[in-house]
Amino acid sequence: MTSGERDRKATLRTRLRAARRGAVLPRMVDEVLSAVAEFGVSPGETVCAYVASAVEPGSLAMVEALRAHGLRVLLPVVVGDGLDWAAYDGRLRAGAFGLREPEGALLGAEAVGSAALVLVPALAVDRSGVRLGKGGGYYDRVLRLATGPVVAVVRDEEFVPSLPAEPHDVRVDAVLTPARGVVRLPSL
Ligand SMILES: Nc1nc2c(c(=O)[nH]1)N(C=O)[C@@H](CNc1ccc(C(=O)N[C@@H](CCC(=O)O)C(=O)O)cc1)CN2
Ligand SMILES: Nc1ncnc2c1ncn2[C@@H]1O[C@H](COP(=O)(O)OP(=O)(O)OP(=O)(O)O)[C@@H](O)[C@H]1O
Repeated sequence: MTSGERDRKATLRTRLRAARRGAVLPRMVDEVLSAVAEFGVSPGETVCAYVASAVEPGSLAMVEALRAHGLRVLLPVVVGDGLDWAAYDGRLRAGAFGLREPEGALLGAEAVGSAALVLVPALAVDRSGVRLGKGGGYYDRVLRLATGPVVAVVRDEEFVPSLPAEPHDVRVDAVLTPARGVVRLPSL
């Protein structure tokens, strides 16, 4: 059964990646600030975010907006087959998978537990909170350590009724899209 789910995920990833090419990708600046307000996160608190690639919703401006709001922003750093975190201090360097990563000291995977809000990239999210990522399993492994709400950032078309799920998939608490803003999950 799991191999069937895995095949369906792979097919969906191909389709979702193709749809992103040539699409207008939202920068998500105002949207993340609305998520910060919605979850009652205050200046001085920590949030986890990500540096969007050229084919992901989000932007460096999104990360800067969080910092300008007075939040401590942790960004992911790929270390082996896991995710570590470093605080964003305005400096980025080239990292794994063509992504930009923060230059600061590594804080350990469990630093995700210090975040009052965890913003994660996704290719799609469904109404029950199942998140489809790029297939590396990086977030599935680290999100078990999160204590704050986990919010996946996608385009409106990528918030879908149903996705294949495997036992290790960690459900997200909400989805954030340009048109709908924060939608808490599960939702009907
Ligand atoms: N912006 C961003 N940062 C992130 C992730 C992400 O999805 N997006 N990650 C999520 O886990 C982690 C890194 N893991 C990743 C796993 C696979 C791919 C990937 O498949 N990327 C390209 C292929 C790049 C290549 O050829 O090497 C792709 O999307 O086709 C990217 C990141 C942590 N940081
Ligand atoms: N908690 C876990 N422990 C061990 N292996 C895991 C765990 N979670 C995921 N994996 C492995 O990672 C592989 C990819 O998982 P999955 O398809 O859910 O990735 P994804 O959520 O799309 O990717 P990402 O989290 O990087 O965005 C799985 O086939 C599984 O073997």
